[in-house]
Amino acid sequence: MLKVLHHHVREGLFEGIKRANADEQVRAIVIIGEGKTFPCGADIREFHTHASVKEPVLTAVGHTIENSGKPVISAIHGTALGGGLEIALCCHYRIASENARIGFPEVLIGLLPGAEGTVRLPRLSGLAFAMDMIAFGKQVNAKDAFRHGILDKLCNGNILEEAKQFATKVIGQPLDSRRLSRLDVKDAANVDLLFEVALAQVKRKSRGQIAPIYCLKSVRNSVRMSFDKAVEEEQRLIMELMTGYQSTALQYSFFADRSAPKWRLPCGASVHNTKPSRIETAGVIGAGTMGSGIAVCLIRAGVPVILVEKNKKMLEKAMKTISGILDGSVKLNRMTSEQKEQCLAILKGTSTLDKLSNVDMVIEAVYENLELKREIFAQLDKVCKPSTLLCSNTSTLDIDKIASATNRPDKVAGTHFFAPAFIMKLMENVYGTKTSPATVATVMEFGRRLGKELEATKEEIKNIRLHLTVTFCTIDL
Ligand SMILES: CCCCCCCC/C=C\C/C=C/C(=O)SCCNC(=O)CCNC(=O)[C@H](O)C(C)(C)COP(=O)(O)OP(=O)(O)OC[C@H]1O[C@@H](n2cnc3c(N)ncnc32)[C@H](O)[C@@H]1OP(=O)(O)O
Repeated sequence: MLKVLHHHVREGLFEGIKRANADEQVRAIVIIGEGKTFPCGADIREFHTHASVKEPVLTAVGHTIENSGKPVISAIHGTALGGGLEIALCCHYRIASENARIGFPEVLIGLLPGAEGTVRLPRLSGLAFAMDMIAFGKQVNAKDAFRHGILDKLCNGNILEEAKQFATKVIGQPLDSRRLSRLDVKDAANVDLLFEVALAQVKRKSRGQIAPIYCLKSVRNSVRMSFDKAVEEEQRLIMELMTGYQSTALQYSFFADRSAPKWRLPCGASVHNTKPSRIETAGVIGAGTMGSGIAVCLIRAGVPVILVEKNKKMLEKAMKTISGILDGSVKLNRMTSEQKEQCLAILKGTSTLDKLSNVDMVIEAVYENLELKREIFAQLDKVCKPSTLLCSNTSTLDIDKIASATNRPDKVAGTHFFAPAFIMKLMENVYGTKTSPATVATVMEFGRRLGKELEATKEEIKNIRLHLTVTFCTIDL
């Protein structure tokens, strides 16, 4: 695990600063991360546990640092992110290795830098840069950070040695002007204009997300309010975000993204010992909203699709809808017109299942009716080649009951997309009692290829969908 600010790390830092301040021999203090990096933030796993609020909380550690009568220098290598950067901002000086990076990625997990980061950074870097870093979660390299006044020195040698040398030069210098809480915000006069510009950008880029807006509001408060009042408001905003569903989902997604490549089943099969098959062609059954959306996902990933819809009018409509969705992507510069044409060239519509005889995978997306699905799966079992995986987009029905309509339950799985399937990254891949590890490996790999982020841990099953055997999931709001 990367260095994160668990309770015991905060405690160690807090005690260390207090001890150094009490020790007459100590004339300056250097904070440096052991190993590969400076802290990359608070421990996200600790949120919603007692440890996250156990003293000393991050702000208390920060205050002890900033109020120290001896100069405190943060020596940053690797990444100083989130709470790690907030600690650095409480130091009187910041130096960093040239290849270090800093940032506030909290917004990406639905939060804001709630240990006074939204109030301190604007005092150092100015509003525009702070808004950009905080509301968009942008990480910046050490050179940019230096240019914007966040760092006092760039180092290209041994960071600890350089920090010690730096410390000897600043011993005895006045510290008040180095305490960010005592400074005014740079470019404060432009706050309203900068806020409006950034808000428009946020609304465009992060539609529907609350955290980026709260980030901007909190940065704006750093100008409109006293330091203490702005901090109080920051606390209120982060608590609101922390208890909201968006941050819960995004934090889930953070871990899901990381555990998906490491999936493992209770039988011992895992990503390491199970080879996926390559899906070259696929069939999608049902040309409603879900089926059309799924078809878009597949053709965008270069997988030729046969879309089956027995109602010919609906099929025609779906083909137009799909073309319209791709036009939207062209308009948004997410693909070129040529790419759109390439996508459409690998999409075929048909009204009969027998056209699926040669595909490697079928994703059924008809409405939620067990008997209908069982009927379709029984037919698919007869029509498709023996190696074809038969998947259902069902959100609620039992995969085992669908699989038992076939003679290949080992090749039946759930591949549950979320509407609109071509936007939402959430995908639950569900296996039944007879689904083989090879099928799981293949649908996991297929989901990855579609740009979906997936997850396969037993623990998460309870969180998402108790009635399913396993879920693999993430969300992009
Ligand atoms: C009612 C509750 C009240 C709570 C009050 C709390 C108030 C606190 C308020 C604010 C203070 C500050 C908040 C924060 O700091 S939030 C966290 C901000 N930081 C991040 O979001 C960083 C997230 N991490 C990353 O971006 C990357 O991990 C990376 C760039 C640091 C490194 O990338 P890479 O080398 O690719 O490694 P991995 O991503 O694979 O990560 C390795 C390993 O480490 C785990 N991990 C990483 N960061 C964290 C973290 N912040 N907390 C917990 N765990 C983390 C990651 O999950 C991987 O674990 P593994 O899969 O088990 O190996």
